[in-house]
Amino acid sequence: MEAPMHGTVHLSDWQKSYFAIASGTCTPGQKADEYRAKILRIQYAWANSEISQVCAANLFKKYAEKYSAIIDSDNIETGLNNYAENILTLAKCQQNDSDKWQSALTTENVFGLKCVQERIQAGKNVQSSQMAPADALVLADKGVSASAAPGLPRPSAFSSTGESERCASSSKCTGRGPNFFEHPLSSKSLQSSVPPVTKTSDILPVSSASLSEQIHMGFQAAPLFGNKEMTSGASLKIPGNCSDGQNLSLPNQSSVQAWSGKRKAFYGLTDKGSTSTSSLAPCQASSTMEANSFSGNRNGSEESGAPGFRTAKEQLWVDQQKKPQSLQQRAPVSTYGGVKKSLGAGRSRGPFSKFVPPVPKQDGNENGGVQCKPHARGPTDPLLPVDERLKSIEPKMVELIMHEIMDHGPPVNWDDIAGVEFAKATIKEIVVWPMLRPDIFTGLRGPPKGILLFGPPGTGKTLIGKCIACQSGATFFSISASSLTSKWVGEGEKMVRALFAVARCQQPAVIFIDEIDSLLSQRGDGEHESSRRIKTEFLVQLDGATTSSEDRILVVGATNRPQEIDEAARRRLVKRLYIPLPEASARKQIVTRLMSKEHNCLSEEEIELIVKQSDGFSGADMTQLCREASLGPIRSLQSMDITTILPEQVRPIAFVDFESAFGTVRPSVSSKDLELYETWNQTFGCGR
Ligand SMILES: Nc1ncnc2c1ncn2[C@@H]1O[C@H](COP(=O)(O)OP(=O)(O)OP(=O)(O)O)[C@@H](O)[C@H]1O
Repeated sequence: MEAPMHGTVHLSDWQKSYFAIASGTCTPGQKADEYRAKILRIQYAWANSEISQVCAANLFKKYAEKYSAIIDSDNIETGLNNYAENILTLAKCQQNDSDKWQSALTTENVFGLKCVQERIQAGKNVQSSQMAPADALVLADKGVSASAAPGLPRPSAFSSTGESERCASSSKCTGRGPNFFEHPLSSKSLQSSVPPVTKTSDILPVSSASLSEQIHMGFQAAPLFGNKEMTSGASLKIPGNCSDGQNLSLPNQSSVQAWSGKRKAFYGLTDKGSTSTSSLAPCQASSTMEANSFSGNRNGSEESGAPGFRTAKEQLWVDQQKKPQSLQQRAPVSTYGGVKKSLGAGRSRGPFSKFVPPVPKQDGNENGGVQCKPHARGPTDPLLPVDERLKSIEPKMVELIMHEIMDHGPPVNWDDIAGVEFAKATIKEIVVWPMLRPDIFTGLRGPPKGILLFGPPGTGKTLIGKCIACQSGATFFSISASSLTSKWVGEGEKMVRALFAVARCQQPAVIFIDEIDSLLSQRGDGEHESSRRIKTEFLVQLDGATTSSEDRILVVGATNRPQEIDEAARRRLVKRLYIPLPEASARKQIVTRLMSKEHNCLSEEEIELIVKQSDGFSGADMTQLCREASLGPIRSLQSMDITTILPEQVRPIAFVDFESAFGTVRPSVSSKDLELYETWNQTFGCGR
């Protein structure tokens, strides 16, 4: 699309209005916050076509020069780098030295942060600002948000002299693209169901964490996922323009360049990066704004420590908790850290759960290096209002999908799945590699759009589905088909449509449908009308995903009753892989892995005995066996008062505990069922 020319606001105006932090009494921390706010503001203005790319680049340059001390600072309290390290590393799944992923984000962690506590305190003492009144005035005057300037009450981020009015009155704002507030996901739609929340919080992320996120969204180059790159230099690069000498980048050019490429693609910028022509199409510009608004919400929830204030997202979550029938079922955490299905297979997350950074990890490798993609890339973000694909979808459904069906749990590696080597190898080859390298896997090598995992319950089908998503850098949507028919009576059909629409916006995406047989069972006289409609919709969507070569959506169906899937559906799930009960080596792997995390005194021979004795157990049965055995040491403390026992008094798990566990844990799959799977595999399966 030919990009329009923008840039009616001159640099000098901007400088005057937004740039000077006049007071010398601002602390470096306040300046750092101010800096973040400015970056965001420029980004908005640019995205909203209020200023040109050239103007944005110039502003950045000036600003970076002015505050380079803060940008570069590693000062534990104030440096922008340090800030990023603290909040962002907490907020993501961090890869540690042992190559294991773990989410460091807990409410306690975040609230334990000094800077967060300061903000909470600042919220409490809005009157007694941490900032000198003069500075507060200066900042407020410039439209700096409360949280960007700690200690200030939260004003409209687009303050009285600031952008909100400018925006409201600006023909550009109202005239171009979809209205910011009219998007289904916009603050307005949320506000309709929540108590008034200032638009500030919904539109402009006022927290520093949000701002940090915004920075990444728009102008930063350092990956968010965890590492030194962030701390070694906050790099700012304006795509296009910066290539001709206005690169504000500080150290770490490589990461800058990596992201810069994406950024260019995002905005459709040419490599030449013409200084006179902004390639930012209006719709894309609006998208940026929307994306910003939303990520603001996300972060707002993580940092809204100020009493009485609740972001729209938090409020929505609270509302959801109140609904008896709704989304509040919380299921037990599985051994591998995943949360078992609640709404279908959805893993719920509350407002304080994992922060979703806007920039994907760039350099993932296949094992352990790739993180489940928890967010969108650029314009495919479903939060963007311009996306036509979401226009006909009810906002509440999109919200539901984002919260309940889109999986935000910890990543899964191939090593986490014991056994099923054939299935794993096949999936890597036909699905993961093509998703990672669509440029090589074209034509006949293109990935299938639908695969079916079938086999006894508890053999790791869900784990595999999630692993596919994680290892291919895709967004994982997990839903139980039966919930479509039972939970959302009358809505299932819409839900299917919404699910695919959101997935299309979150490509590459993996849609995992557990119990797919209940959705795609053979048509019969007794079939309920609504079930028929859901099924038809599903097949239509699946066909859509299949025929659109550009869509990178993989549907992974899982079932324990493959024989019930009708022919039409079976044909569409081209690769049908049998996920059998774990063999001895896999069972050993499960026991060894689980026991390695516990205090135990099992010898190698004893583990072999356990493996032998557990023939016919599924992966889930093995896990249950280990859980049961782990209670043995506690049970043997019968005579003691549980409330006063010291951890050291609990003896290690021993073989005897497994012996008694075998008394209560039995295999959950019958040999008759196994025969059925074997037969079906031989007839329709693609495995051995
Ligand atoms: N191959 C395996 N390796 C390691 N753990 C496994 C394996 N299979 C199952 N488990 C354990 O069992 C739990 C349940 O596995 P999962 O939900 O993936 O099974 P499933 O095949 O999808 O079951 P269902 O058909 O009942 O939905 C996992 O969280 C894990 O703890």
